[in-house]
Amino acid sequence: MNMIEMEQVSKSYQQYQVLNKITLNLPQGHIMGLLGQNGAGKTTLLKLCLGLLKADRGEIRVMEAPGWDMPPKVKEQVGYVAQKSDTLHWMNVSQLLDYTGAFYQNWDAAKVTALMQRWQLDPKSRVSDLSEGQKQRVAIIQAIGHNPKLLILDEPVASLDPMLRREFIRELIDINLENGTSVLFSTHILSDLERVASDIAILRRGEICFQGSLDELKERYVRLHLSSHSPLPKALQIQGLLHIEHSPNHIRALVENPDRAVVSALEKQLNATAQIEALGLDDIFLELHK
Ligand SMILES: Nc1ncnc2c1ncn2[C@@H]1O[C@H](COP(=O)(O)OP(=O)(O)OP(=O)(O)O)[C@@H](O)[C@H]1O
Repeated sequence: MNMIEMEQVSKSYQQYQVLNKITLNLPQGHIMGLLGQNGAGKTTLLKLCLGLLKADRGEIRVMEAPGWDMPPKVKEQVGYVAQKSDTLHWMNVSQLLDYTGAFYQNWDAAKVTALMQRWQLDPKSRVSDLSEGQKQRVAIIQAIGHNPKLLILDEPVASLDPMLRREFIRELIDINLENGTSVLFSTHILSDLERVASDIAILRRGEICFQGSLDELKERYVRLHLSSHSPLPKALQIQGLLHIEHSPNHIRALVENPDRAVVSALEKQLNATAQIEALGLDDIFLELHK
Protein backbone atom coordinates (compact mmCIF):
# COMPACT_ATOMS: atom_id res chain seq x y z
CA MET A 1 0.00 0.00 0.00
CA ASN A 2 1.10 3.57 -0.60
CA MET A 3 0.85 5.77 2.49
CA ILE A 4 0.67 8.87 0.30
CA GLU A 5 -0.42 9.07 -3.31
CA MET A 6 -0.38 12.34 -5.21
CA GLU A 7 -1.58 12.33 -8.75
CA GLN A 8 -1.31 15.27 -11.12
CA VAL A 9 -1.50 17.72 -8.22
CA SER A 10 -1.22 21.44 -8.94
CA LYS A 11 -1.27 24.36 -6.52
CA SER A 12 -1.06 28.10 -7.06
CA TYR A 13 -1.05 31.06 -4.69
CA GLN A 14 -3.04 33.71 -6.58
CA GLN A 15 -1.32 33.87 -10.00
CA TYR A 16 1.83 32.12 -8.85
CA GLN A 17 1.94 28.42 -9.64
CA VAL A 18 4.09 26.59 -7.09
CA LEU A 19 3.35 22.96 -7.94
CA ASN A 20 2.58 21.69 -11.39
CA LYS A 21 1.10 18.22 -11.95
CA ILE A 22 2.96 16.53 -9.13
CA THR A 23 2.81 12.75 -9.04
CA LEU A 24 4.43 11.20 -5.99
CA ASN A 25 4.01 7.96 -4.04
CA LEU A 26 5.28 7.13 -0.58
CA PRO A 27 5.22 3.33 -0.20
CA GLN A 28 4.51 1.86 3.24
CA GLY A 29 7.62 1.56 5.42
CA HIS A 30 9.74 3.90 3.30
CA ILE A 31 11.59 7.00 4.50
CA MET A 32 11.49 9.62 1.79
CA GLY A 33 13.55 12.80 1.78
CA LEU A 34 12.09 15.72 -0.14
CA LEU A 35 14.67 18.06 -1.63
CA GLY A 36 14.30 21.41 -3.29
CA GLN A 37 15.72 24.90 -3.18
CA ASN A 38 14.24 27.59 -0.93
CA GLY A 39 10.79 28.39 -2.22
CA ALA A 40 10.59 25.23 -4.36
CA GLY A 41 7.27 24.30 -2.74
CA LYS A 42 8.26 21.64 -0.19
CA THR A 43 6.16 23.06 2.65
CA THR A 44 3.25 23.51 0.25
CA LEU A 45 3.53 19.87 -0.85
CA LEU A 46 3.66 18.61 2.75
CA LYS A 47 0.70 20.77 3.79
CA LEU A 48 -1.32 19.43 0.86
CA CYS A 49 -0.62 15.88 2.09
CA LEU A 50 -1.85 16.84 5.56
CA GLY A 51 -5.03 18.48 4.33
CA LEU A 52 -3.83 21.89 5.59
CA LEU A 53 -4.03 23.23 2.04
CA LYS A 54 -6.37 22.28 -0.77
CA ALA A 55 -5.02 21.35 -4.20
CA ASP A 56 -6.33 23.29 -7.18
CA ARG A 57 -6.23 20.17 -9.31
CA GLY A 58 -5.30 16.50 -8.96
CA GLU A 59 -5.85 13.87 -6.33
CA ILE A 60 -4.22 13.21 -2.97
CA ARG A 61 -4.81 10.07 -0.94
CA VAL A 62 -3.36 9.46 2.53
CA MET A 63 -3.59 5.84 3.69
CA GLU A 64 -6.25 5.49 0.99
CA ALA A 65 -8.39 8.33 2.42
CA PRO A 66 -8.84 11.69 0.66
CA GLY A 67 -6.06 14.05 1.83
CA TRP A 68 -8.37 17.08 2.02
CA ASP A 69 -10.99 15.24 4.04
CA MET A 70 -9.13 12.73 6.22
CA PRO A 71 -11.36 10.88 8.69
CA PRO A 72 -10.27 11.10 12.38
CA LYS A 73 -9.10 7.46 12.43
CA VAL A 74 -6.58 8.31 9.68
CA LYS A 75 -5.61 11.65 11.24
CA GLU A 76 -4.71 9.97 14.51
CA GLN A 77 -2.16 7.83 12.70
CA VAL A 78 -0.31 10.82 11.32
CA GLY A 79 2.45 12.81 13.06
CA TYR A 80 3.59 16.22 11.82
CA VAL A 81 6.43 18.56 12.65
CA ALA A 82 5.86 21.99 11.12
CA GLN A 83 8.74 24.17 9.95
CA LYS A 84 7.80 26.67 12.61
CA SER A 85 5.24 26.41 15.35
CA ASP A 86 4.46 29.07 17.91
CA THR A 87 1.35 27.71 19.53
CA LEU A 88 0.79 27.17 23.25
CA HIS A 89 4.21 28.45 24.22
CA TRP A 90 2.90 29.64 27.57
CA MET A 91 2.74 26.03 28.78
CA ASN A 92 5.71 24.19 30.21
CA VAL A 93 7.17 21.20 28.36
CA SER A 94 5.39 18.55 30.39
CA GLN A 95 2.02 20.39 30.22
CA LEU A 96 2.34 20.75 26.45
CA LEU A 97 3.17 17.07 25.98
CA ASP A 98 0.33 15.97 28.31
CA TYR A 99 -2.04 18.28 26.42
CA THR A 100 -0.93 16.79 23.09
CA GLY A 101 -1.20 13.25 24.48
CA ALA A 102 -4.83 13.86 25.49
CA PHE A 103 -5.77 13.93 21.78
CA TYR A 104 -4.48 10.39 21.16
CA GLN A 105 -5.73 7.06 22.47
CA ASN A 106 -2.37 5.37 22.01
CA TRP A 107 -0.11 8.10 23.46
CA ASP A 108 3.04 6.42 24.78
CA ALA A 109 3.74 8.39 27.99
CA ALA A 110 6.71 6.19 28.97
CA LYS A 111 8.39 6.76 25.62
CA VAL A 112 7.70 10.51 25.82
CA THR A 113 9.29 10.72 29.29
CA ALA A 114 12.31 8.72 28.10
CA LEU A 115 12.75 11.02 25.10
CA MET A 116 12.46 14.13 27.29
CA GLN A 117 15.25 12.79 29.48
CA ARG A 118 17.44 11.66 26.58
CA TRP A 119 17.07 14.97 24.81
CA GLN A 120 17.70 16.89 28.03
CA LEU A 121 14.42 18.74 28.16
CA ASP A 122 13.39 20.01 31.58
CA PRO A 123 9.68 19.19 31.92
CA LYS A 124 9.22 22.37 34.01
CA SER A 125 10.71 24.77 31.42
CA ARG A 126 8.28 27.14 29.78
CA VAL A 127 8.19 26.45 26.02
CA SER A 128 8.53 30.18 25.23
CA ASP A 129 11.88 30.23 27.09
CA LEU A 130 13.39 27.34 25.11
CA SER A 131 15.98 27.74 22.35
CA GLU A 132 14.90 27.00 18.77
CA GLY A 133 16.65 23.62 18.92
CA GLN A 134 14.90 22.72 22.18
CA LYS A 135 11.52 23.79 20.75
CA GLN A 136 12.20 21.60 17.75
CA ARG A 137 12.91 18.64 20.05
CA VAL A 138 9.57 19.20 21.81
CA ALA A 139 7.78 19.40 18.45
CA ILE A 140 9.38 16.12 17.39
CA ILE A 141 8.27 14.39 20.60
CA GLN A 142 4.74 15.79 20.07
CA ALA A 143 4.76 14.25 16.59
CA ILE A 144 6.02 10.78 17.54
CA GLY A 145 4.50 10.27 21.02
CA HIS A 146 1.53 8.37 19.57
CA ASN A 147 3.68 6.05 17.40
CA PRO A 148 2.17 7.29 14.14
CA LYS A 149 2.06 5.13 11.04
CA LEU A 150 2.93 8.14 8.91
CA LEU A 151 5.29 10.92 9.92
CA ILE A 152 5.51 14.17 7.94
CA LEU A 153 8.38 16.43 8.91
CA ASP A 154 9.15 19.87 7.51
CA GLU A 155 12.87 20.46 7.99
CA PRO A 156 12.85 18.67 11.34
CA VAL A 157 16.56 18.99 12.04
CA ALA A 158 17.20 22.54 10.84
CA SER A 159 17.81 23.93 14.36
CA LEU A 160 19.47 20.88 15.88
CA ASP A 161 23.21 20.63 16.51
CA PRO A 162 25.07 17.79 14.72
CA MET A 163 24.93 15.46 17.72
CA LEU A 164 21.17 15.84 18.19
CA ARG A 165 20.67 15.57 14.44
CA ARG A 166 22.43 12.23 14.54
CA GLU A 167 20.32 11.11 17.52
CA PHE A 168 17.15 12.24 15.84
CA ILE A 169 18.06 10.31 12.71
CA ARG A 170 18.75 7.22 14.81
CA GLU A 171 15.34 7.74 16.44
CA LEU A 172 13.73 8.02 13.02
CA ILE A 173 15.33 4.77 11.87
CA ASP A 174 14.24 3.04 15.11
CA ILE A 175 10.66 4.26 14.71
CA ASN A 176 10.71 3.07 11.14
CA LEU A 177 12.10 -0.35 12.03
CA GLU A 178 10.02 -0.94 15.18
CA ASN A 179 6.65 0.32 13.98
CA GLY A 180 7.06 0.26 10.21
CA THR A 181 6.36 4.01 10.27
CA SER A 182 6.60 5.67 6.87
CA VAL A 183 8.27 9.05 6.81
CA LEU A 184 8.19 11.99 4.41
CA PHE A 185 10.55 14.78 5.39
CA SER A 186 11.97 17.87 3.76
CA THR A 187 15.54 18.89 4.42
CA HIS A 188 18.44 20.93 3.13
CA ILE A 189 21.00 18.79 4.93
CA LEU A 190 21.98 16.34 2.26
CA SER A 191 24.37 14.27 4.40
CA ASP A 192 21.50 13.49 6.82
CA LEU A 193 19.33 12.49 3.96
CA GLU A 194 22.02 10.12 2.64
CA ARG A 195 22.13 8.52 6.09
CA VAL A 196 18.43 7.92 6.53
CA ALA A 197 16.34 8.11 3.37
CA SER A 198 15.42 5.01 1.41
CA ASP A 199 13.85 7.23 -1.26
CA ILE A 200 14.54 10.71 -2.52
CA ALA A 201 12.20 13.07 -4.32
CA ILE A 202 13.53 16.25 -5.90
CA LEU A 203 11.27 19.25 -6.52
CA ARG A 204 12.50 21.53 -9.27
CA ARG A 205 10.61 24.29 -11.08
CA GLY A 206 7.31 23.08 -9.65
CA GLU A 207 7.78 19.49 -10.75
CA ILE A 208 9.16 16.29 -9.27
CA CYS A 209 12.20 15.77 -11.47
CA PHE A 210 13.25 12.59 -9.69
CA GLN A 211 11.75 10.01 -7.35
CA GLY A 212 13.63 6.85 -6.45
CA SER A 213 16.48 5.45 -4.38
CA LEU A 214 19.78 7.22 -3.87
CA ASP A 215 21.51 4.55 -5.96
CA GLU A 216 19.05 5.10 -8.80
CA LEU A 217 19.65 8.86 -8.55
CA LYS A 218 23.41 8.38 -8.76
CA GLU A 219 23.02 6.06 -11.72
CA ARG A 220 20.65 8.42 -13.51
CA TYR A 221 22.66 11.65 -13.36
CA VAL A 222 26.35 11.49 -14.25
CA ARG A 223 28.97 13.98 -15.33
CA LEU A 224 30.37 13.46 -18.80
CA HIS A 225 33.85 14.82 -19.51
CA LEU A 226 35.13 15.11 -23.04
CA SER A 227 38.78 16.15 -23.58
CA SER A 228 40.55 16.72 -26.83
CA HIS A 229 43.66 18.39 -28.25
CA SER A 230 41.46 19.88 -30.98
CA PRO A 231 38.91 22.62 -30.17
CA LEU A 232 35.59 21.22 -28.97
CA PRO A 233 32.14 22.59 -29.95
CA LYS A 234 30.02 24.57 -27.50
CA ALA A 235 27.00 22.32 -27.96
CA LEU A 236 26.68 18.55 -27.67
CA GLN A 237 24.25 16.28 -29.48
CA ILE A 238 23.33 13.82 -26.76
CA GLN A 239 19.93 12.94 -25.35
CA GLY A 240 19.44 13.76 -21.66
CA LEU A 241 21.84 16.72 -21.67
CA LEU A 242 20.89 19.00 -18.75
CA HIS A 243 23.78 21.34 -18.36
CA ILE A 244 27.04 22.00 -20.16
CA GLU A 245 30.24 23.89 -19.35
CA HIS A 246 32.68 24.44 -22.15
CA SER A 247 36.35 25.38 -22.49
CA PRO A 248 38.25 25.01 -25.79
CA ASN A 249 39.61 21.54 -25.04
CA HIS A 250 37.22 20.28 -22.39
CA ILE A 251 33.48 19.79 -22.03
CA ARG A 252 31.87 19.07 -18.67
CA ALA A 253 28.23 18.10 -18.93
CA LEU A 254 25.48 16.79 -16.66
CA VAL A 255 23.67 14.07 -18.55
CA GLU A 256 20.63 12.02 -17.60
CA ASN A 257 20.96 8.33 -18.50
CA PRO A 258 23.62 8.80 -21.18
CA ASP A 259 23.58 6.26 -24.00
CA ARG A 260 27.06 4.66 -23.92
CA ALA A 261 26.95 4.01 -27.70
CA VAL A 262 26.30 7.72 -28.31
CA VAL A 263 29.21 8.64 -26.00
CA SER A 264 31.54 6.35 -28.00
CA ALA A 265 30.27 7.90 -31.24
CA LEU A 266 30.96 11.38 -29.83
CA GLU A 267 34.51 10.37 -28.93
CA LYS A 268 35.15 9.38 -32.54
CA GLN A 269 33.32 12.33 -34.07
CA LEU A 270 35.12 14.92 -31.89
CA ASN A 271 38.44 13.10 -31.69
CA ALA A 272 38.07 13.27 -27.91
CA THR A 273 38.39 11.05 -24.86
CA ALA A 274 35.27 10.59 -22.78
CA GLN A 275 35.07 9.91 -19.08
CA ILE A 276 31.88 9.33 -17.11
CA GLU A 277 32.04 10.50 -13.50
CA ALA A 278 29.63 9.26 -10.83
CA LEU A 279 28.42 12.11 -8.60
CA GLY A 280 27.49 12.41 -4.94
CA LEU A 281 24.09 13.73 -3.84
CA ASP A 282 25.48 17.24 -3.18
CA ASP A 283 26.90 17.51 -6.68
CA ILE A 284 23.77 16.15 -8.34
CA PHE A 285 21.57 18.59 -6.42
CA LEU A 286 23.80 21.56 -7.26
CA GLU A 287 24.15 20.57 -10.91
CA LEU A 288 20.39 20.10 -11.30
CA HIS A 289 19.84 23.65 -10.06
CA LYS A 290 22.40 25.42 -12.23
N1 LIG B 1 0.22 31.61 1.65
C1 LIG B 1 0.99 31.98 0.63
N2 LIG B 1 0.63 32.96 -0.19
C2 LIG B 1 1.38 33.33 -1.26
N3 LIG B 1 2.56 32.74 -1.59
C3 LIG B 1 2.97 31.73 -0.81
C4 LIG B 1 2.22 31.29 0.34
N4 LIG B 1 2.89 30.27 0.92
C5 LIG B 1 4.01 30.08 0.17
N5 LIG B 1 4.06 30.93 -0.86
C6 LIG B 1 5.11 31.01 -1.90
O1 LIG B 1 5.16 29.74 -2.54
C7 LIG B 1 6.50 29.36 -2.81
C8 LIG B 1 6.79 28.01 -2.18
O2 LIG B 1 6.79 28.16 -0.77
P1 LIG B 1 7.10 26.93 0.20
O3 LIG B 1 7.08 27.45 1.58
O4 LIG B 1 6.18 25.81 -0.12
O5 LIG B 1 8.59 26.54 -0.26
P2 LIG B 1 9.72 25.67 0.45
O6 LIG B 1 10.31 24.79 -0.60
O7 LIG B 1 9.15 24.98 1.65
O8 LIG B 1 10.77 26.78 0.90
P3 LIG B 1 11.87 26.79 2.08
O9 LIG B 1 12.89 25.74 1.75
O10 LIG B 1 12.43 28.17 2.02
O11 LIG B 1 11.14 26.51 3.37
C9 LIG B 1 7.36 30.50 -2.28
O12 LIG B 1 7.70 31.34 -3.36
C10 LIG B 1 6.47 31.22 -1.30
O13 LIG B 1 6.78 32.58 -1.23
